[in-house]
Amino acid sequence: MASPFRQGLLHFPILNPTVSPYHFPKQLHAPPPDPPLRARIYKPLAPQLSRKLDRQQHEARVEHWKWKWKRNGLKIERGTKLLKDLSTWGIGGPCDYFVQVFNRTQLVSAVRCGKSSKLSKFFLAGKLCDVIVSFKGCRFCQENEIPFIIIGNGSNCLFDDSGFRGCVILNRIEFLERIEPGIYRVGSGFGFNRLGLQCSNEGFTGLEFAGGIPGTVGGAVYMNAGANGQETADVVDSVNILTTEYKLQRYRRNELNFGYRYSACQDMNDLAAIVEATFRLQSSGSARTRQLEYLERRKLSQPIREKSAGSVFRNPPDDGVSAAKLIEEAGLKGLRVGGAMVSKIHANFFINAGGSTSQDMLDLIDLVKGQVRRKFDIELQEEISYIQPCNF
Ligand SMILES: NC(=O)C1=CN([C@@H]2O[C@H](COP(=O)(O)OP(=O)(O)OC[C@H]3O[C@@H](n4cnc5c(N)ncnc54)[C@H](OP(=O)(O)O)[C@@H]3O)[C@@H](O)[C@H]2O)C=CC1
Ligand SMILES: C=C(O[C@H]1[C@H](O)[C@@H](CO)O[C@H](OP(=O)(O)OP(=O)(O)OC[C@H]2O[C@@H](n3ccc(=O)[nH]c3=O)[C@H](O)[C@@H]2O)[C@@H]1NC(C)=O)C(=O)O
Repeated sequence: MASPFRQGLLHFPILNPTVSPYHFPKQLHAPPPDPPLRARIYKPLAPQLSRKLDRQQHEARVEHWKWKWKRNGLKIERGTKLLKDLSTWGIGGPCDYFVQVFNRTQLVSAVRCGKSSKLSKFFLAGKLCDVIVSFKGCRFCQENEIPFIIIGNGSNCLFDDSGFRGCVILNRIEFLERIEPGIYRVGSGFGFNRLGLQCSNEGFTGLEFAGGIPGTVGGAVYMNAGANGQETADVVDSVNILTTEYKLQRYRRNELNFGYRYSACQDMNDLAAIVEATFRLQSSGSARTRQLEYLERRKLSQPIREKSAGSVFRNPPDDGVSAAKLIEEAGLKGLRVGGAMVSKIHANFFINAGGSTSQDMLDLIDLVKGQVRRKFDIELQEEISYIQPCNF
């Protein structure tokens, strides 16, 4: 069964053969009304915790978390972080909780369901409260049943204007270690662009295409990012993931079942986050030159100065047909819904041309799919992920 803790993110059901891959489910357009705040946050964990908390207790508990999180070097932002600031599309309302993690320990703290915890009575703000105390670290998402998502650079996400009723964990695990010449162990929050530039500069081939890609290493592994005939899977040696049971597991490349924009991570029910990846590259004298050519081509063919999320649709499986070509031939370049527009430079890039709402973008995606379907009888499949505001 899928973990309840990663329920906030709705992936387009491309890989599930039992669901039609070709439609945005209707409810995406009309998200369910938010449940009351307390119900959201204090979904009872166990009978002992199920008594209702009044506003004062609620605030006291939040204060308690803040204290713990400060001690662990983490800072929770509550209700203030706007997702539009975390997304390259510049779209999205506030999330209930926001936290940045800079290392593995902090990541574990953010998602863990502390086994070292015990139930205690605590006096907070003059009131007796039930709290779970963990002395080895603080815990947030799981013990409080708050759904969470992990994001890297938000370059492949469409957030909703009403935000996200859970915790957004921003991955800033950014280390890079050179194990041997051509072998790099990299934190999943490390910039994919930066990694690509570094490897090519150091004379190794395989990640030239990563130059100019705005995502993180975690996002690139998760999606098996690719361009110019290269893809992430070609150079991945192994990947370490954190499970929802907060165990670290190592997967070798052949266990990750990579495909076009696919890795087995997308179907792991117990995946909490990709923590780090090891890449194995071959030496090459021409890597940097090739990369500069790719970067130049990208500058000319993509709207790199606009707010976009890269390609909105995957290329159809038939060789030689590209989503961009189909959209252009359907005469849809420049098509606009509110502030969302099909780029005039690259038809598979939809840009926030100013004040686009998430609904504008969803409507534009729907419209383009419909037109391409009518004209070519081809169903385009989304590459981007839409994050549902609330799923419980
Ligand atoms: N070729 C190009 O020009 C472009 C390519 N891209 C690609 O899109 C991807 C986006 O990367 P990025 O901006 O960092 O991702 P995002 O922050 O946009 O996250 C997208 C989704 O990827 C998953 N994800 C990201 N990081 C992790 C992690 N550490 N562990 C587990 N899952 C993770 C999350 O899914 P969940 O919530 O299920 O965990 C998340 O919702 C990259 O592959 C990037 O290369 C993007 C734009 C342009
Ligand atoms: C941008 C992304 O990755 C990109 C990656 O940068 C490029 C370059 O290798 O190749 C893929 O795009 P793409 O298939 O659209 O590649 P392009 O070379 O730009 O275009 C393919 C074909 O479409 C035509 N084309 C392109 C743009 C356009 O507006 N109209 C058009 O007709 C081009 O002439 C070309 O014949 C990746 N997209 C996908 C979905 O696979 C991304 O993943 O977000």
